[in-house]
Amino acid sequence: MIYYILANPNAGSRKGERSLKLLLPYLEENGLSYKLFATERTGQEASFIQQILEEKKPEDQLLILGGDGTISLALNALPADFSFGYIPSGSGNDFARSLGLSLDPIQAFKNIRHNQAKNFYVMRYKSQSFSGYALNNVGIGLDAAIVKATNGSRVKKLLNSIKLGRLSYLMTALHVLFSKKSFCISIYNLKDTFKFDNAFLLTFTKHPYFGGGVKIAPEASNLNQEIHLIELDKYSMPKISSLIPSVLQGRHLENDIFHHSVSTAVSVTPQSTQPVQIDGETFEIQANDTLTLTSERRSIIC
Ligand SMILES: Nc1ncnc2c1ncn2[C@@H]1O[C@H](COP(=O)(O)OP(=O)(O)OP(=O)(O)O)[C@@H](O)[C@H]1O
Repeated sequence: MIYYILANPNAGSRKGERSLKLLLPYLEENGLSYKLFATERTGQEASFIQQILEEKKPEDQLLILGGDGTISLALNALPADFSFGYIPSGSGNDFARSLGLSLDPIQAFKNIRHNQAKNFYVMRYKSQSFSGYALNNVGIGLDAAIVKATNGSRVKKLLNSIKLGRLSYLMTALHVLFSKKSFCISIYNLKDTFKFDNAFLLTFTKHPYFGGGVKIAPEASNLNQEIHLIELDKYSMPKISSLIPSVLQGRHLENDIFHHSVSTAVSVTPQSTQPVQIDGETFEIQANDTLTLTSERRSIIC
């Protein structure tokens, strides 16, 4: 039996590399065979997965090592009925947190080695211009604008190189918070149709966590099919700032200012072109296009 390892050494400000430096000697000391596929740049995940699927025998196992971006890219390249192990090594690790996975690479591996596959649910998303699977969140509006601005920022690259990636995120978030305009969007789920005329933050999530541990939807779970929608209209900056402590404490949904609804299938149609973030990658939805989200079952060994 061979462990095929798809790893992003760069994940989590090179936490991926540090995890590999612990895991590979552990596998060798325990006489376990492995084959490493380490990405050297973004975009290699799908072709490595293809190569692994062609090479591996039925008894071999796939281990994915990296952050939320790596696991999301790998999942999109895997057949739906394929079980894999995951060794979290990112900076945010929201998906790992949602399933209570160990952040210690050796412990995470021991759990994979000794446990069975268990089902979890992801979101399948589809619009006219993009489609795929999301493990964590799909955001239209504020969070998407922040991710888009941070990913494109030269300051981010500089701050990441000196391990201050979170500072770059915070600086960009503040700038976007002040400059992002509200938008108009219609929502259709299995029970209702409704419209927000002044939407600011609009996020669908498959589990509680968002942005590296913020409990945006405390009751969400990827062990069921429900997709949670959290929406906040645009208010004055002092009012929005006053909501931040309750968001950080996961108590914000006690306040009716937040819309919260749950469905297993939902569609949204914005009236203007908007940025969309899906597990931290950015897309753009055109005005009057419809983005549809449904739940789909996957399985993970953990
Ligand atoms: N060797 C590499 N160098 C730079 N980027 C890489 C490399 N390999 C993969 N990538 C890209 O890095 C991006 C981020 O990876 P990932 O999300 O796993 O780490 P992270 O952002 O540190 O973690 P998290 O999302 O949990 O905060 C992905 O888009 C991936 O394609």
